[in-house]
Amino acid sequence: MFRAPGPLAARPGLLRIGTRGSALAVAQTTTVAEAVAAATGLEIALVIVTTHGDTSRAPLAQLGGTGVFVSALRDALLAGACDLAVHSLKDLPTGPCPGIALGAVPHRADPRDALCSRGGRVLAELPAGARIGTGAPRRAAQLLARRPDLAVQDIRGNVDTRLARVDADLDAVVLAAAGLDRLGRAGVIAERFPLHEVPTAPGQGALAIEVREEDRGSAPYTAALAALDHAESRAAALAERSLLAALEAGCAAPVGARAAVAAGRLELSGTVYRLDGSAQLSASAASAWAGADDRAAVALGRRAARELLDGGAARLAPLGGSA
Ligand SMILES: NCc1[nH]cc(CCC(=O)O)c1CC(=O)O
Repeated sequence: MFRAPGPLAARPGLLRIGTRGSALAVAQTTTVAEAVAAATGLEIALVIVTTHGDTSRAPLAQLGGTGVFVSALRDALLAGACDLAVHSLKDLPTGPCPGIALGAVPHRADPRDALCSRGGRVLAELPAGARIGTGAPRRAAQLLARRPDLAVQDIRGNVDTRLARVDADLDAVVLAAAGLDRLGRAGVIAERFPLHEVPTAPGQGALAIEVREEDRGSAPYTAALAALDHAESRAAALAERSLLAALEAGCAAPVGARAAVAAGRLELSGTVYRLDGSAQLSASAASAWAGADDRAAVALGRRAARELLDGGAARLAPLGGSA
C-alpha cells in the first residue's frame, strides 16, 4: 500500500482508494486498504482528497453541513480519480447520489459516544456549571437531559483540536468513541455512554465504502467489496439511516438511533430530542433477520420513523436541514 503524491492513472492490478486527509480518515482508510490487499492481492494506493470542510474554519452550518466532507470525495470517484471512496457513514447525506452505490459497510466500530474530561471525571462527577463542548445538537440535548446544570459550548474541528479544548478552556468534550479508538487515543476516554441512555448518530462508528454504480458488479470490485462488507453492520447502519431519512432529518438533527442484530432479529430504536433536552420521544421496531437484506433494513427504519412522526416528533424538534 502506498500514498499517491498526486493524480494517479488507473491500471490493472491497482486499486485506488480515495479518502479525506484528516488523521482519522487516513487511519480508517488504511485499515480498509490493508483488508482489501490481504483478501485480493491487489496493489492499493491511497488517494488523499482535500475537501472544503477540511480547509475552511467557517462554522459547519455555513458550509452546508457535514455534506461538505463528502462531496469532494464523491466528485473524485465520479471523475475516475479513485476507484473506491471511504467515508464515515454518519457523514453521508441520506439521499442517493446518482452514479454512486454503497459498495460495502465494514465491521462497525464502537458506536457509542465518549466523554473526555479533565482529570478523567465521568459525567456524574462533573461539577454544576461545568463547561462541556460539542458541536452536535443531539449531544447537547442528551447532555442537558441528564445534566441540565451543565454549560454546553458549541465547538468544532478535528479530534485533536477538540481534545485540546479540554486542557485549554473546557471541562470536557464529547466525541465518537470510534474515532478515538481508530486513532489509538482510547486512553483519553473517561466514560463511554451506554447506548440505551445515549443513542448516537445514525451510522456512527460505521464506514461506507462507495463505488461507481457501473463498477460494482465487476472484477476486481466485487472481490474487494465482498471482503469488506459485514452484513450485520450494514443492516444496522441502513436501518438507522433509513429512520433518519424517513424523518426527513439532516445529519445534525437531534436524533439518536441504535440498531443491532441479536438472536436472529434486527432491532432498531430511535429517539428525537427537544433541543434543550427537556423532552424526548422514542420508538422501536424489530424484524426477523435472515441475512443480508437491504430492503428489510430500510423498511424497519421507515416503520420506527412513522411511529415517531405519529407521536409528534416534528413538533418536538427541528428535523429538517443538513446542519
Ligand atoms: N461528525 C464528524 C465525525 N464523523 C465521524 C466521526 C467519528 C467516527 C465515526 O463515527 O465513525 C466524527 C467525529 C465525532 O463525531 O466525534
